[in-house]
Amino acid sequence: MEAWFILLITISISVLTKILFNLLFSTKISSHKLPPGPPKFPVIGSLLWLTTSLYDLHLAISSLHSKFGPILTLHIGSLPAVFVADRRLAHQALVQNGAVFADRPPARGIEKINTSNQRTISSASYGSTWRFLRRNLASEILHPLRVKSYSHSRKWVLQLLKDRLESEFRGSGRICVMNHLQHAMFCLLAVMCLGDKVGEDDIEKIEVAHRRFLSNFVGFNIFSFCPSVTMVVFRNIWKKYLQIRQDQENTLIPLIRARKELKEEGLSKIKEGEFVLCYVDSLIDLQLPVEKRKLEEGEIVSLCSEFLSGGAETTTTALQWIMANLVKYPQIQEKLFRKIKEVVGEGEELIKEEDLQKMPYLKAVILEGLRRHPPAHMVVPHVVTEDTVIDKYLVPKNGTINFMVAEMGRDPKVWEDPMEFKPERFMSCDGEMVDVTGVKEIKMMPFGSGRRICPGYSLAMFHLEYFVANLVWSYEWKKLKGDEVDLSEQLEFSVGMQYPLQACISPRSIQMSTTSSVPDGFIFNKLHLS
Ligand code: HEM
Repeated sequence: MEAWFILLITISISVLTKILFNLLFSTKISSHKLPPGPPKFPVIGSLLWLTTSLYDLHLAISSLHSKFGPILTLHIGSLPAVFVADRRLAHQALVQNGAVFADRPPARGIEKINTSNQRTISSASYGSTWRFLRRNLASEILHPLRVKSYSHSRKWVLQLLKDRLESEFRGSGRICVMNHLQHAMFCLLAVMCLGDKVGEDDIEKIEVAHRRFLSNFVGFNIFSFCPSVTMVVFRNIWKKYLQIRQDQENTLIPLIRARKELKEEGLSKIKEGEFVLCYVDSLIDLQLPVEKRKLEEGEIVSLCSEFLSGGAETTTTALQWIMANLVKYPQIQEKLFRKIKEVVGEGEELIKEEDLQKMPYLKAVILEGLRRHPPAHMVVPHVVTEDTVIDKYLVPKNGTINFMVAEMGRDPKVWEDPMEFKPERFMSCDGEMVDVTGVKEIKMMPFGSGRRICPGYSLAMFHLEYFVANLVWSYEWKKLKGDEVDLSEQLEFSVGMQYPLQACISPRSIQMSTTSSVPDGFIFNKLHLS
């Protein structure tokens, strides 16, 4: 037979197969319905959802899941929003069908300004700009060798934290733990972002502007709906937002320029080996691949703001939850201290960073904290790039889909006594199999999973291990007399403690120098070191 004839037959068969497949496939998809959900009331429904606080929205969706099952639809805005509470469906979508589920919704209202028109990693559409910005963060800043180069900053921040804890405790006999954790973590991320030449005064200014934005974050949600109308109706809130953004720019831009100058002129003045690259340095010379231009200052501000909130806020929230559980359950704290002591030499004031990986119980405590109290109860909304079917339901092209992180970590079918704080569950053979990235299977997903998984997850785990280990190594943590640690939740930027942790500390070795000003009724004991 002639070669051209065989070729023609082969092409015809493959074209026909493709047409038949498409026909079958599209019939299959169009015959599927949206996941079930409450009735649709277009405008009023959307407004009701958008004016509900985000935490109440989480609670409402959780209770709707018990009525409609693990996948449901809400009509918020013009397109349906699907919510998934089942870990297997999450794996099917995010890992097995990763590319289809990796897009983000178009930015609206304040999101447009906040993200410089979707030029931040978390907001960018799935495509070359996203890939480029994400790769820059991962390879320039989150790479293990770079993370190691910030070791002296971590030491500085740990000392700052200990000084502040001790000073408050001496003054009032109690510590509002969260304020200090927040400041310490913010300082550390600010140094990683803006360089180690940035002073504490500048950090405080950035922190004030940043915290004003975060504390109004939930209220600004209203501008996601019909921004052109809501911006006029709620113009005072809109003006407040613009002022906050302006303050952020006013504090960050001079520091970005200073870094630019240092790079252009001052590098030669710095002794070799003393220069530590920061996130801003990596952004200054970056050329956007599609637009073929450098980033504007406003875009760098947005990326810094994402880095500071993504990196500091969530980690601090997780840190507070873990410390709260260690105060509430002294036997777990005691066991953790004993396990640390098996690795760290007696009399060592600080735990060596390389020793952290020799402490499996520490890791179990951190994982249990993230399972039981994930700082994000849902991920950032994803958008589906084509009509897709999961669990026999249609997820339509351009519809948003979200995943119920907290419900998966507390699913009684997967976790025994899910509301208990039991780090031991991660020490069993089974527990060691838990992979926080969910590549093989999802059991918990505090950092999301698939292509949009949090790029900072190993940095976050490392920071949590570093601070928890050192705080427990330095002090015995106790609840206030007559007080109970209340684990109720509250949503701001992340889901934190409604009643922030208050505690007493007692040094485990001679680290608090003066004992004369110790509050009455509290014994400074040198614990466990004999
Ligand atoms: C305990 C700490 C942290 C938690 C619980 C956390 C959690 C998350 C979650 C749930 C997402 C959304 C994933 C999705 O949409 O599917 C996310 C995204 C992200 N996180 Fe984190 N995160 C933490 C720390 C960090 C740190 C330390 C950084 C950077 C320094 C960071 C940077 C980001 C960025 C840039 C994204 C957007 C990723 C993308 O859209 O491609 N996060 N994080």
